[in-house]
Amino acid sequence: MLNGTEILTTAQMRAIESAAMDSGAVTGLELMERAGAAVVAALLERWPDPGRAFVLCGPGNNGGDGFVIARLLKDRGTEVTTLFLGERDRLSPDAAVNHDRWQQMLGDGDFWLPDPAEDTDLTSPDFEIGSSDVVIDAMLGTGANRPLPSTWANHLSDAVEGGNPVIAVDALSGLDLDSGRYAIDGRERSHIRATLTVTFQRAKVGHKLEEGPDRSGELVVADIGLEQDVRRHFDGPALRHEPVPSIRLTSPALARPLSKSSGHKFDHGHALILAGAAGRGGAARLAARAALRCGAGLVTLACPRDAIAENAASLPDAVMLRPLDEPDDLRKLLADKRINAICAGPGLGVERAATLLPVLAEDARDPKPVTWVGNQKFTFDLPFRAGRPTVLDADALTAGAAQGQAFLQGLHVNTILTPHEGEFARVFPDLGARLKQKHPTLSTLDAVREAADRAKAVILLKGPTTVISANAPRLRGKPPVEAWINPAAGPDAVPWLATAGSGDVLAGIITGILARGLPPLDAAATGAWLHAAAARRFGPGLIADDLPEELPGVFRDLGL
Ligand SMILES: NC(=O)C1=CN([C@@H]2O[C@H](COP(=O)(O)OP(=O)(O)OC[C@H]3O[C@@H](n4cnc5c(N)ncnc54)[C@H](OP(=O)(O)O)[C@@H]3O)[C@@H](O)[C@H]2O)[C@H](O)CC1
Ligand SMILES: [K+]
Repeated sequence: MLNGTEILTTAQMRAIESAAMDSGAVTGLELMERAGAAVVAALLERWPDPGRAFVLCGPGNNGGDGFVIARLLKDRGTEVTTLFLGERDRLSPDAAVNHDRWQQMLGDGDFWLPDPAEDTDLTSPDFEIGSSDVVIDAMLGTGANRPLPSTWANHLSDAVEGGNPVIAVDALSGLDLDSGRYAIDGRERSHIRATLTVTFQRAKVGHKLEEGPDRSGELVVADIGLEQDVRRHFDGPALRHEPVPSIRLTSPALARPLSKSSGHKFDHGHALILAGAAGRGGAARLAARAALRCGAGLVTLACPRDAIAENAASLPDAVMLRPLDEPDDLRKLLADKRINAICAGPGLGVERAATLLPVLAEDARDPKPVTWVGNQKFTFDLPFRAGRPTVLDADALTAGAAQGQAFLQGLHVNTILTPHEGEFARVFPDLGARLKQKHPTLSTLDAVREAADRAKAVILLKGPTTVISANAPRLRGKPPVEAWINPAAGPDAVPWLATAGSGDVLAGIITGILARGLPPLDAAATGAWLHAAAARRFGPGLIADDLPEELPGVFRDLGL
């Protein structure tokens, strides 16, 4: 079984669809019919007897799906009004066939509003959107390539304001299915959202990122018979040793390797948390508790000598305390090779972080694997640096951003950066600026992938939806994962997680998991999932201190 659900970019969906058609197994017309039928089935499950339906049909194949839906609804007795926002002669052959079939079957009760001028009056009682039981948005799907015209947005706006359910075909029109950004011409209209979105074969990245979860409403993923083609897309090239990396949604299955079988405490690793000055130790203590709750065998918190008493007073006895005043103290601590995970940032203080980061950087090496052929020893250089698994968060990121390129050069494949949006923009200013633009869009996924590539490290961008990507050597025998998305927005929202100290706990959770020996990308994804799961389990009223204490319950629920 796969860990997590694959989701697709629009380019992948197009490639899968055309591979299916090229194989001769299915025609575009058949796919369009299945897509339309899937939308009608999902619609009727929720609104069993719609008397009137209003179908907005766009200029591409999304509109083609709309014509199929109009026909199928009329077949079962619904009165249908269609508004066609394109030109017959510019339709694809498949959409044109369905356009014509619908035109031919129009009956007395149905209305046909082709090519409306901008000022078309839709308020005549005969075809008012407001008098429809359901409004189907088949204006734009995966082919949307610019903001939604404001006149088109008006139709959605009318439907939402009239309280009509909006059923989006593949996507709420205006939603970019690669970035999850919602773009319309003219003024923002935050109230526009679908009640139900029916997408095909797999959710798309844009359903899960940024505004996607909120704008899409309930998301149904309908099987239109392309399962084998999806598998062939990912696994087929594996036969040529080039498996295609996937983008996946986190899932509880990720936490399975954390099950504790018997073993010495060192089998579960030794995490080192770097803490800051007296009076500022709360964040590092939260991280230490979280690491311990994730099953790290040992957790050491290193702080200035004059902060030891304070930390001792408010940490579990299981956490060991060590003095760390000078960078050299860190060098001495790191001489203990049993320390196999480090957390630097929460409550560390920017100045202190700036002096400790170079020590962490010098701890990393260019790895030289050794191979024996007979009795001859060969070493070779690998094109990456490796070091002890390290989480850099908060003050370490701010200090790192000020050090610029020197900071990035000190990172290695086992480093995990866990910035929020502001910290991300500090470390990668150009990407941060591009993320702010509505159009043209750079998705958070693209930004994180680019950042991981530059840093040659794992990047975890925190937000309502967390995006994680790595630039790491592929592990033999494992299906490559390019990025993980941990959705905690829309229906999956965990609003209580936006609380002071919550990020410190996440850094500690990931450090604890690293100490347990999970590879960095898996550790980051698992940590993001556990963090949201703990918050969800606790519910309203959550404060960051509750999160580590909730983890045992999450593990119990998983049967670990
Ligand atoms: N994925 C599948 O297996 C199936 C998908 N189907 C459906 O098809 C759409 C994708 O169809 P496509 O034709 O590629 O794209 P769209 O219909 O989404 O849109 C393309 C047309 O829209 C114009 N366009 C794009 N953006 C805008 C905009 N902001 N405003 C106005 N017009 C826009 C674009 O025009 P150009 O001027 O750019 O040429 C195109 O005319 C998918 O989402 C599914 O619903 C199949 O039916 C079944 C299988
Ligand atoms: K649509």
